[in-house]
Amino acid sequence: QTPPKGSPAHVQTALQKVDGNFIRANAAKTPDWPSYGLDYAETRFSKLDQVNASNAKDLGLVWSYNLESTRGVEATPLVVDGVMYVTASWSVVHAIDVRTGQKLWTFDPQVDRSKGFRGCCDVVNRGVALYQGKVYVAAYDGRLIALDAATGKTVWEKNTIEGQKGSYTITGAPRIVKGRVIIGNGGAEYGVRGFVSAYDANTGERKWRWFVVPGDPSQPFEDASMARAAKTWDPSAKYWESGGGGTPWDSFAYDPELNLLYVGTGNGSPWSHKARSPKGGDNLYLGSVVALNPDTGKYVWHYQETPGDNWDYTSTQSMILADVKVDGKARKVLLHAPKNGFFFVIDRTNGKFISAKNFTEVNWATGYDKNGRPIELAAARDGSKPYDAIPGPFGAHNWHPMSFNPQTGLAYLPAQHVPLNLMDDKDWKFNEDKPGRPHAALGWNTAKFANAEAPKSKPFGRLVAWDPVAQKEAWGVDYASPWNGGTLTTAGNLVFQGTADGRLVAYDARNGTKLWESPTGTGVVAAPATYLVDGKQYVSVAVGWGGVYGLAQRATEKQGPGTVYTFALGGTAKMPEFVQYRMDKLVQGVKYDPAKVQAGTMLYVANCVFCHGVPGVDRGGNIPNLGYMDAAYIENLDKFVLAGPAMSRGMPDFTGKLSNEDIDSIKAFIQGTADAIRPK
Ligand SMILES: O=C(O)c1cc(C(=O)O)c2c(n1)C(=O)C(=O)c1cc(C(=O)O)[nH]c1-2
Ligand SMILES: [Ca+2]
Repeated sequence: QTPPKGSPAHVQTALQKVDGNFIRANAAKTPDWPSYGLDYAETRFSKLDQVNASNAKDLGLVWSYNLESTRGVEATPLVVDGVMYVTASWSVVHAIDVRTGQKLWTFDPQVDRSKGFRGCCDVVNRGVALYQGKVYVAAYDGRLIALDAATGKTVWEKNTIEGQKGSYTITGAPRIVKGRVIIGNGGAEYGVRGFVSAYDANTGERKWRWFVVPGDPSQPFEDASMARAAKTWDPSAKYWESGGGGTPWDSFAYDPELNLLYVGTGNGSPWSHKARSPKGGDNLYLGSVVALNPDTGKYVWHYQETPGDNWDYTSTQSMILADVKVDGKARKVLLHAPKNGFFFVIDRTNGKFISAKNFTEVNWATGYDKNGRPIELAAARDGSKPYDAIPGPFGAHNWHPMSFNPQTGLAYLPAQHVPLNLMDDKDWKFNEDKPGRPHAALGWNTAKFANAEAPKSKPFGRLVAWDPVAQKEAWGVDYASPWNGGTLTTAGNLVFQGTADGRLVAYDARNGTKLWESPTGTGVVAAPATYLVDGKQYVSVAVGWGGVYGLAQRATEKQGPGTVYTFALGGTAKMPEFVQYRMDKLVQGVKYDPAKVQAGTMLYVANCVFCHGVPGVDRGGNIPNLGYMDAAYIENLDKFVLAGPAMSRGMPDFTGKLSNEDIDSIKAFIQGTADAIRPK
């Protein structure tokens, strides 16, 4: 007797099978999508071809599912035998029956909503991992939680940041390698020491932890890799007090034959190299790809893409393991397009540099020498004057997943241009909250000023189809907005990508011809997934505008809720009604003292700007712009800022941080800016 599909007994049987062998076997034909990047190589290349370049035009909606969230949705849905697991903002897990589009269960880890500010970049989550009947979610507040796949009930829970000091979070999807749950933490904008940990999937027991940067050199180093790294840091500024950074907050890949786990590491903490390590140095292992032994967590090799990071150039972007021919020789390589704007091909057996070429405009280096060191432009590191960092901290490519299609030999990545003007803050002191310092009141420690001068160029996005062997673009598609979704590519010669302007598009993987598109209501940042259920191919994407760029900016006039859309050939379901974005007129009539505008500007930078944007200039993302609010809100700003009603939606409590006089100054800045830009 087989249990009915979607029943707890069916889910239990279907999910019990998922383990390392299952993930490896699935890679041959990819009927299911059992791991974040589809397979251990993180290719996001599906071998399914029922949906292909000749029939993609017949795709239609099968169902949509309301994730009941209003913030960013970054998850790739995992699907095994018609059971989907996907996460929404605040790390809420949804189990959905693909056959009906109905909810099986949800799990809310109850992250304290008033602590949203403890992560830099929206209260997002990139998805779950599956193993032997369990679902693993890493919650925003640092807890790693194992759930029963059939019921959503907690099996075990571990606090991954227990005993560590600083503002740590988790946004990434766990991966399961050899029965261990691998997870990294974020927090390098605040001042933390990055690390990656492995937990026994069955018991939750911690098996190993590898730190990305060294700790206090007067204490014993954890291992030889830390002793070696410490030689590349200048201890005079006590980097261990502000943590040093390097947080591996997103990407991993695993090569079972080589028995290597690849980790993409993050930026320096603080961002300014001079503040962190005044005499210079490469500051290992920031901005690197590091190979670890997955059994022990021991360092094997590294390749550093951004030595002495000075621009928030993380190397946490998706890494893809591919086998390609370079100069006629078959090579096992790792493909990587980190924030710094260069596309890297490295030998994944030993970490040796093969080649790098910029995939978009960059102004910090002209290229890489044959040893794999960047040839830098001095102005980029100078820091004494306002300087447009290109790429800026938003990255030439951020976490939005890349895919690689071995049939076309092309990698597909959402590239972008988002300039930010940076200058060193020479007086920076760790955790000193001073007006004018970017988000200093919320715990940020960048030792940089942002946009002291307005950037000279405008942001844009571009889907880039990159030939990693020739190191050049094969084709590309321009978008008016940056922050477009991750990609999926298939044996049907397709590339699927969601866009910031609210569409899911299918392109011909060979030449970029647009074959099909569907509206998605709001902007898409996550990557789609494809899979078979009862022999039929589906394409699903989780939609919810957000992530760091999406907090204060947007490219649609439509708004949430977070929604999963599932498409198939011949689908005829109706799209849900899209909600008009709510934005009032430019604020008018709030009484203020013009003498307070300057003080208000500095307070706004230290408390408000990265979430709410510049009043009246930006237009709001998943958080409203204060220049486009009804005057009553701004007049009563204290009621919102001091333990206000929006705390249940992620607004911090500024009690004790902002006085009533400070709030008056912020009001003056908001109304003053609105008045200054109002068309005469
Ligand atoms: O340094 C870090 O620890 C850290 C963490 C995260 C994160 O966990 O989301 C981001 C970043 N940095 C970051 O630099 C960044 O651009 C970024 C974008 C996003 C996002 O989800 O949209 N997260 C993060
Ligand atoms: Ca960062």
